[in-house]
Parts: sequence; structure tokens; C-alpha cells
Amino acid sequence: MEIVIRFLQSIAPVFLAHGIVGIIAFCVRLYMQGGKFRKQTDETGKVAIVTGGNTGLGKETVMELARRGATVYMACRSKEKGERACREIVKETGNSNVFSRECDLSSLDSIRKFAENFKKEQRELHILINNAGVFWEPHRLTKEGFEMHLGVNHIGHFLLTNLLLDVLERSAPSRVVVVASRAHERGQIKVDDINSSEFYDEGVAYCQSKLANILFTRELAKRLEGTGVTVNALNPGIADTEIARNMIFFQTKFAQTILRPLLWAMMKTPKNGAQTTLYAALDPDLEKVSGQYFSDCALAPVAPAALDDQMAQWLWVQSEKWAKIAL
Ligand SMILES: NC(=O)C1=CN([C@@H]2O[C@H](COP(=O)(O)OP(=O)(O)OC[C@H]3O[C@@H](n4cnc5c(N)ncnc54)[C@H](OP(=O)(O)O)[C@@H]3O)[C@@H](O)[C@H]2O)C=CC1
Ligand SMILES: CC1=C(/C=C/C(C)=C/C=C/C(C)=C/C=O)C(C)(C)CCC1
Repeated sequence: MEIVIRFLQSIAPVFLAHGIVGIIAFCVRLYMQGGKFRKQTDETGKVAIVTGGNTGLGKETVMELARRGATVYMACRSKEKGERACREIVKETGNSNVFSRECDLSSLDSIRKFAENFKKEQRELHILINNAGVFWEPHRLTKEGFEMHLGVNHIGHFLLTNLLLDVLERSAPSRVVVVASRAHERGQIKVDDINSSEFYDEGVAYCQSKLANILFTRELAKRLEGTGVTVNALNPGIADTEIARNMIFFQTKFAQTILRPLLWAMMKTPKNGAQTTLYAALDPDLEKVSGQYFSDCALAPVAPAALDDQMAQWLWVQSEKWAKIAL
């Protein structure tokens, strides 16, 4: 008996230390989960599109829209991945009005085809969520030769949104939601080397594309004044999704077995990462709010570069040319 007591006494401090670390990690994680969109809304009769809806933040967004009764189109680059996620969402929510359609944002033709087919299927669109995104891509070009971050995160969504504006206006009040990032704060629009062909850095290219997301949001909001269509951008916070898949370091054993558990407490779950998107898309108090930026389900300031109206206009005019939008 004495031996048992001595043994327990010797391991007690280890357990205590682990317990304390565990409790601290748990509290940090709870704190890091950020703002939640708690309002109950009924979205029956509403039609939504979510780009990149097959995984990560997009999938959680589709799941919640479906739970609330909306008809949701997932615009996915992979037919197989899209259909698999769609079946899972239909099964989990019991909402059979969730559809997956092919849309590769790195191909202008694919985007045009998606928009054309969508318009054949639906007359209305109340919520467009520009969520899909690439991060830390090696230097690769889209089908039309744009640097991948700029091409997918900005130009692809620019074309998609413009092609759907007539339906959005017809369905007003309606909303466009742009999933941007705090990374925009480090962004710069390289007017003389927009495709980073002279100098390439994965992080710089991503930050440029996220700044473009916010400039696009603010310019579009101006252009849509009085139409009943609003457009807002947001920062989802750091969430544990597939976003870092291209980082070679992320795939190492060290990152997965040591860093990942260590940083676990600092990251949002995908479900919590989707809360600000849902807030921007659904909160009834935001019906007339446009051209803004949210973080943790609240208004947030943008970096000075994102307030440059001249740059926003320049980017818009160039994007029309890049996306081959007939004026
Ligand atoms: N997670 C985070 O910490 C943060 C995320 N964000 C932003 O949130 C958004 C969602 O990212 P997250 O869910 O984390 O990342 P994931 O990598 O988990 O999901 C990204 C989605 O975008 C899709 N996608 C990528 N390229 C294309 C393309 N060419 N055409 C169509 N769809 C495409 C992916 O499709 P597929 O599965 O086929 O590759 C996937 O569905 C992004 O815009 C990202 O920049 C911003 C800040 C932080
Ligand atoms: C690299 C890496 C991780 C993930 C990092 C992520 C998810 C970064 C996303 C950043 C984004 C997208 C910022 C701005 O938009 C883990 C999982 C902690 C494990 C250790 C290595």
C-alpha cells in the first residue's frame, strides 16, 4: 500500500503540470475561437452560391446555410470532391437543395460556363460568397496566364461576380460576401509587375490578392449604391483548414506532430472560422451595410492601402480587361 502511495506521490507533480498546461491550452483555444454568429434566421427560399464549398471554411458555410433552409450551389474546381462534400452536407442537414457544380476559378471559360448554367437553373441569387482561395502557391499561372493567387483569389471572383450581378440585382435585397484576410495589411498592388514575373514570393503574391479582394469590395459597393445589392469583405481569422497544403514545411513530420498540436490552441476550428462569413451573409442588421470589412463578427478597420480609392478604380478597370468583360 505504502509503495502505491509513494508512486502516486512521485507522479502527482507530472500530472499536475500536464493538467495545468492542458487547462491553459483549453482556455487559449476557447478565447481564440473568436466571435460567433448566434442569431437564428430562416433562409428558406433564398438561393446562395459558395465558391470552394467542398472543404474548409466554405464547406462549413454551406453546411450552415443548408441547415437554415437555403438552396445552395457549391462552385468547386473538382467535380469529385464537390459531389462528395455535397452528399455529406445533404445527409447531415436533410436539405436536398444543395448542389455541386464545376467552376475552376483559374479558367475564365469555366467561370463563364458555371454562371451560364446557374442562370439556366435559377432565376434568383440572394447570397454570393466568394470564399475559394489559394495560398502559398509556387509560381504558377492560370489558364489565361495570370499569377495564380491574383488569378484565382481576385480575377476569377471578379469575373464571377460581374457575370452574376444581373441576377443579384433582380433578387435584391441580396449580398456579395468576399472572404479576404488580415494578410491584406501586408499587401501591395504591384502595378508594374502585377503577375510577379520579375520577382516572386508566395507570401507577397497572396497578400496582394487579399488586398485586391478589399479594393474590389469597396469599388463594387460604390458601383452598386442604390441597387439593394450589398458587398462586404471579412477576415475569418486563422483556422485549421487545408489552406496551408502547399507549404512544404507544413507537410513535414515536425510540423504535423510537434507544431500542429502546439499551435492547436491558437487556431479556430473551420466551423468557428466560418462565423464571420455567416454574419456578413445573414445578419438582418447588415441589410443596408456595404463596402465594409468585418472580423470576429464585428466591423474592423482596414489597412491604409485598402482605402486608396484611386487604386481601387485602377484595379477595377484593369480587371475588366484581364477578365475580358465586354464594356
Ligand atoms: N484558413 C485560414 O486560416 C484563413 C483562410 N482565409 C481565406 O479563407 C478562404 C477559404 O480558405 P480555407 O477554407 O481556409 O482553405 P481550404 O484550402 O481548406 O479551401 C480552399 C477552397 O478553395 C478551393 N479552390 C482553390 N482553387 C480553386 C480554383 N481554382 N477554383 C475553384 N475553387 C478553388 C479549394 O478547392 P480544392 O479543395 O479542390 O482544392 C477549396 O475548396 C480563402 O479565401 C482563404 O484565403 C483567410 C485567412 C485565414
Ligand atoms: C504552416 C503550419 C500550420 C498552418 C498554418 C496555417 C493554417 C496558416 C494559414 C495562414 C493564412 C491563410 C493566413 C492568412 O490569410 C500548422 C497547422 C499550424 C502546423 C504547422 C505548420
